[in-house]
Amino acid sequence: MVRTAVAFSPGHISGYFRRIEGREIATTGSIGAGVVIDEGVRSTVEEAGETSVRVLRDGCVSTGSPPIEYALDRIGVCARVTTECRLPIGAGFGLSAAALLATLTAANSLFDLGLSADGVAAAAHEAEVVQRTGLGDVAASLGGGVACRKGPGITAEVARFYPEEPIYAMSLGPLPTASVLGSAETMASISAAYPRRCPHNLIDFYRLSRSFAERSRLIAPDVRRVLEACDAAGVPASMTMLGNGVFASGAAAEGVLARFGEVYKLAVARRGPYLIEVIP
Ligand SMILES: Nc1ncnc2c1ncn2[C@@H]1O[C@H](COP(=O)(O)OP(=O)(O)OP(=O)(O)O)[C@@H](O)[C@H]1O
Ligand SMILES: CC(C)(CO)[C@@H](O)C(=O)[O-]
Repeated sequence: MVRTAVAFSPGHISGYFRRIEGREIATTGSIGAGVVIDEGVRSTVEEAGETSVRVLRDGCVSTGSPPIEYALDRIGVCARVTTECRLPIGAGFGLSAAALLATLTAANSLFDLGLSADGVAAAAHEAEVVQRTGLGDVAASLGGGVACRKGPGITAEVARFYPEEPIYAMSLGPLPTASVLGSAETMASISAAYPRRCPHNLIDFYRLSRSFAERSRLIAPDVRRVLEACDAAGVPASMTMLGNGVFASGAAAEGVLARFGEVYKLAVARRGPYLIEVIP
């Protein structure tokens, strides 16, 4: 019987962010605010002679994950990894960070690496920055709530509050993170659009996120149509960063979003990554 460990990490919908370029990877990342969600990635890690990654979603299987392969190599282990998620990949749900945190949490236990929670987070953050799959998602997903990151990396202060209201989200397609982070022009409008403060409550979070989305010029025409329908119904809503999708709250949110595609009803997460089991 092959030893196996299973862990879970919540995902993260970024509402607004600004890239911070540090001298080192540990101090490179982003500031900004987003909501940590109860949906994320479950990762099953088994001992193996060489590393392989299977990604399961919606009954489909794909193979390979550059950030996970990079991270396992950096911590010096080989493993057979299977990740499972319900939300779409590349759509602004922070699933690369969740996949990294779940996989490294499981691998740390399976291989008795003795990494602290910060050690696991630092390895996940490094993979995100180097592979250009994220900037602030790891720091956010280390805990629950609506999370406002006051500095880059995993050791900076994060202010969190925990609304009870559900968050409704929908996706119209992917927006590969690397394509946005790699464009100097887009990153300049993102930087200028940054709202420069943390949200006071959930409504304020929507207000700041929406003003950022508008000013960053990231809103594609089909995303704009959904946001306009939300506005007409008085539903607070903004764009999932970075994905062609919308998140919204309030009584009418689910009905409005459902006119445009599949709606995911999410709860605000109460905690960050955790080990589910180790099978000896
Ligand atoms: N569930 C997953 N399991 C394994 N690897 C993943 C998973 N989700 C994302 N990745 C890896 O991260 C890469 C980049 O994903 P990307 O950053 O575009 O998506 P995301 O993290 O879902 O979205 P975003 O960062 O925009 O919120 C993917 O090509 C894949 O290699
Ligand atoms: C860059 C980003 C918007 C997408 O992954 C996120 O990591 C963030 O908020 O830094």
